[in-house]
Amino acid sequence: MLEAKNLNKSFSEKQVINDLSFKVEQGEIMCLLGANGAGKSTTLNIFLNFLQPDSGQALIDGVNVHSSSGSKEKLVYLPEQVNLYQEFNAIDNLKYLASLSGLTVSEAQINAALDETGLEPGARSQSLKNYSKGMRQKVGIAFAIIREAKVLLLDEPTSGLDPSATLEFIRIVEQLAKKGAAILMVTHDFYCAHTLADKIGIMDKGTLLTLLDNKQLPLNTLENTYHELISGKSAIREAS
Ligand SMILES: Nc1ncnc2c1ncn2[C@@H]1O[C@H](COP(=O)(O)OP(=O)(O)OP(=O)(O)O)[C@@H](O)[C@H]1O
Repeated sequence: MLEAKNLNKSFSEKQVINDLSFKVEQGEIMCLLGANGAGKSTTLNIFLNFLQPDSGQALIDGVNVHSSSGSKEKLVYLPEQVNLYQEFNAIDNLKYLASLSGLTVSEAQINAALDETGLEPGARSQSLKNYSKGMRQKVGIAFAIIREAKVLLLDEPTSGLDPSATLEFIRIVEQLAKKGAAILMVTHDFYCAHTLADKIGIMDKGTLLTLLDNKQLPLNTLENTYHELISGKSAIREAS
């Protein structure tokens, strides 16, 4: 389980995270929406231990990631651009990544993980320099599968993906949640958030303005709520 407990963070006097609290249970998907500069990536960076909060706690399974007993084991981060070794193929990249995590995996295990992502078998032996963004993401997701990620942090994973690749990505992430991962995704993509999330947080200027239960929420209500909260205006225009 992933939990932010009263997190605060400032950069030279400017408060960019303001008393942020939320929980993501195992098997649950939470999306964070918010304008540029709202503090979404900073939140992920605190969980990744790239940044230290000024106060509050970032907990994984109840353990503060910034404490001496904090561990990033079972946590997988998928950045917007999955940067792997361009000259290696998918299988060699995954073997190498697994070895960095102290795992020895067979080619059969790697292929099984890549099967789950739907990466074409013919592409797996090609170097990543020929891959599209969607294909690279499949390799990143395959790593989460190999690592048996309990917590997955995703930073704008669908930006630049075409609609079919977005839908494919959504289906793969759903499978990871069904296997019990707690998933926190930062996105600007209403469609993706609405299709995927159990709950959606809307952030502005470091503050979580609302946490919506997405299960019964129509997409236009989500869009209107977002625009009303962020800019004070409804997204739906009056017919002229
Ligand atoms: N290392 C840093 N030093 C100083 N300011 C920073 C640093 N990292 C982030 N900020 C500032 O913190 C605020 C929040 O940034 P953050 O990247 O978390 O926003 P975001 O919601 O992820 O935005 P975007 O949607 O554009 O990615 C911004 O004002 C940003 O300029």
